[in-house]
Amino acid sequence: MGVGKALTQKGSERMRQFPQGFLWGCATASYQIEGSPLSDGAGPSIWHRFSHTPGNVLGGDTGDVACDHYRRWRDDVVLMRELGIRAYRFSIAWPRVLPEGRGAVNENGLAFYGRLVDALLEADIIPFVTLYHWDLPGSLQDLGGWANRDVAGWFADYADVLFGRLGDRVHHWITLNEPWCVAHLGYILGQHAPGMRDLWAGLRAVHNLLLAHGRAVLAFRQRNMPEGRIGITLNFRPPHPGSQSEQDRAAARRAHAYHNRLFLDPIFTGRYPDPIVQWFKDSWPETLQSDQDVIRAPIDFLGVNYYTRNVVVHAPGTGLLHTRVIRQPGPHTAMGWEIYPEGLFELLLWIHQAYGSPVLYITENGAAFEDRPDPSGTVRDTDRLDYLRQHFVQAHRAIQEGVRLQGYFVWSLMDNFEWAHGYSKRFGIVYVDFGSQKRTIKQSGHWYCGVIARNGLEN
Ligand SMILES: CO[C@H](O)c1c[n+]2c([nH]1)[C@H](O)[C@@H](O)[C@H](O)[C@H]2CO
Repeated sequence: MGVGKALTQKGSERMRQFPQGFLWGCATASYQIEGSPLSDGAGPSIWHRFSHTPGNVLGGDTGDVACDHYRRWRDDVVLMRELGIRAYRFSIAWPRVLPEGRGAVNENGLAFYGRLVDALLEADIIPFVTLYHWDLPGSLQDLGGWANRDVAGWFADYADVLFGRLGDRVHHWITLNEPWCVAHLGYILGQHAPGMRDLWAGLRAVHNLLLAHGRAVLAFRQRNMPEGRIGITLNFRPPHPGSQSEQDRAAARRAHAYHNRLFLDPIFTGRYPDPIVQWFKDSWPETLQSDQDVIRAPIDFLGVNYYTRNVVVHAPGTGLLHTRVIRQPGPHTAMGWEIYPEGLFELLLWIHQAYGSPVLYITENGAAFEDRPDPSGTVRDTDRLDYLRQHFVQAHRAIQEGVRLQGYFVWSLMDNFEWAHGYSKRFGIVYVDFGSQKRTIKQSGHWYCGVIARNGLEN
């Protein structure tokens, strides 16, 4: 599509028009919004255990209540309809469906998600289901969790239960959310559940996560659901060298290979990035060629999570990769992440050009800011509105360059449990008063509603 067609002149405004049928949505995750983690037969997840272990989460916060979505889901679907979103990305809690992670199905858990899907379809909202957004059943972690190669079969069996029970109504499936975070934060750094600090386990988790993804894709194909589409969501942080010195450029290449290519390359090329295999040397797991064939089972789309970039310098002996991130001047979010919208365009173009022009969805993009209602109860989060507008402009640029971007999910629908930060960081376009559970659409949410209605951006 030529630029001319996308920048339509409408009255005095210049519009950045998105393609017809572009899926504007919002995203959430089970442990972050649902609450009631053990209700109706659900088993404990590793995040239930991790958040209940003192010292792991700021302020001792847990997901015991969160946004109480497990009980308020009907009202939350009404809220989504008020926002006018066309699609909703949410995750299913594995321990609600299989309390032990494998074996007996908990019909109450399945029924909750079936009711939610039916309500979304009734509201003309397309469900995008993430099969795994970090809440592994605790009983599987007792067997080694993602560091145990058997997890690939356990995950594929869990996924197949859902394909069978919801596949008639859910046609967009995401196997894993950010396997990089699962392995790096959960098994190597210990900042996330299960809180391990074990490079050997973490690198095996990398491989087993990919194997689990591939096994689930193959199980999905076996189901032969022609309307169905399946993909994976990966997180990306485009790294820029802090200087043009060869050392800093090499540091940026290492960060790029570890942060952005570690999962992308095996899925799209069947090979791990050589710099990473060499960097980790004998800590790197033995991998079978037959594994690579499973891992690279073709997917229908790639989910891209983008928030910011990293400016990286060589730092001997520092961290896993002997690199350090240099804070940049200019605006940052409440997470301390630089606001760098151009990075989204750079990222989308790189994936498009380097990995065969896959269908893409931005499955997460958003920002945390210190939101609070004014005396009238209005939440004027102009900084978030501006963050989103700037990033939508970059997404539009990418589409103009031919990137097959087909949807955009803002993180997040509502303020929620931000992992080790607890409830201290608000990403929602809807404000949640966690005391009363009152939801208030923020200024950014009202603005987003207009973007969706116009399917475009006014200048
Ligand atoms: C570190 O940036 C990652 O791409 C990333 C950011 N985020 C995520 N991944 C997770 O998928 C969400 O559950 C978080 O709530 C969200 C906000 O922190």
